[in-house]
Amino acid sequence: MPKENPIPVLHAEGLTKRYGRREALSDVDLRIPAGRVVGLVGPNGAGKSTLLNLACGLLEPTSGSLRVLGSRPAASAAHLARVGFVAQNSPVYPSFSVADHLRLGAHLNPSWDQGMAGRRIAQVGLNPGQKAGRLSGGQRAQLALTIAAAKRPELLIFDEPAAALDPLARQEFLLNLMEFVAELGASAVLSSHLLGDIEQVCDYLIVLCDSRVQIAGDVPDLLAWHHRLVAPHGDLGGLPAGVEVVRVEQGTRHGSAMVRTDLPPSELPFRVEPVTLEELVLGYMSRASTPVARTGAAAGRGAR
Ligand SMILES: Nc1ncnc2c1ncn2[C@@H]1O[C@H](COP(=O)(O)OP(=O)(O)OP(=O)(O)O)[C@@H](O)[C@H]1O
Repeated sequence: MPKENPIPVLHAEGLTKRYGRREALSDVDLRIPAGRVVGLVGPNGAGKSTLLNLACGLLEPTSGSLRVLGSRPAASAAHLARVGFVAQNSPVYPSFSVADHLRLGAHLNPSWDQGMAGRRIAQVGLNPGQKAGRLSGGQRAQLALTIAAAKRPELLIFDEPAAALDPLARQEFLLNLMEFVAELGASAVLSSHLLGDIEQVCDYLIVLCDSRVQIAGDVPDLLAWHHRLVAPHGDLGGLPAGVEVVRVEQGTRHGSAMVRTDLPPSELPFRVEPVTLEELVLGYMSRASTPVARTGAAAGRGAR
């Protein structure tokens, strides 16, 4: 098994970003290991774009620190070449043709892979002579992904990459993204509201709500640590120490609680069911909007 790169792709400590009096990121600590496809999810206004723009050096932190691939974001031209970024709505130069974009990419990036760029443009059926301003939203997204990947970056960052795509184009885009990550041996971070997409391609998850990280970690670990406890008559009292309640739902005949714990399911009371990634995300999002009482030794522990 290849040894994991010890330098995290993204390392934030006490990262805070304010726009005037509005705090968009509050004291964020994150350490994302290399080689992951990271899903960044959270409600509108949570701070996702702010985090991604900080990672690309388009914004400066108000306080705290952020390192990307071991350096300050956009520390140098060489560092910029190691990061591919596709901003929300895949901006392009409208009066430049597809081929112009590739020429510009080749001119600006020392490790540009023209073979890959050309292959991919042909594969997704883009006409090299077409002006980028006349491409559809989905075609623009494909062009932007091609440019980001042909830089052969170590880290690809996407802000809601698939939002403008129809279901088929989105499926293709996600498959291409996975291929690129595998082919380049790269890491990727993508923000999205589409939990199905996140579930399909991401192996690391960050839930950001209200400017704070609610939970972050490798998806298999997160799924192993979270369970749904279902109690008849909704009586969910008497949980053992070390069980943190994330979300409670009361039905007429049953009550259920999504909990986080290191304890094995056999040591938990009530009926124990697994949770899906989507349920996990929704659990943390709803907790952030309506905090519930927590139980046991894990209460108050930063879920990172
Ligand atoms: N340039 C800016 N000036 C002032 N406030 C801003 C600016 N950019 C973002 N904000 C505020 O910071 C907060 C976080 O915004 P951000 O765009 O990072 O959220 P987001 O999670 O990406 O949202 P969405 O899912 O809607 O794209 C929001 O309250 C937003 O209004």
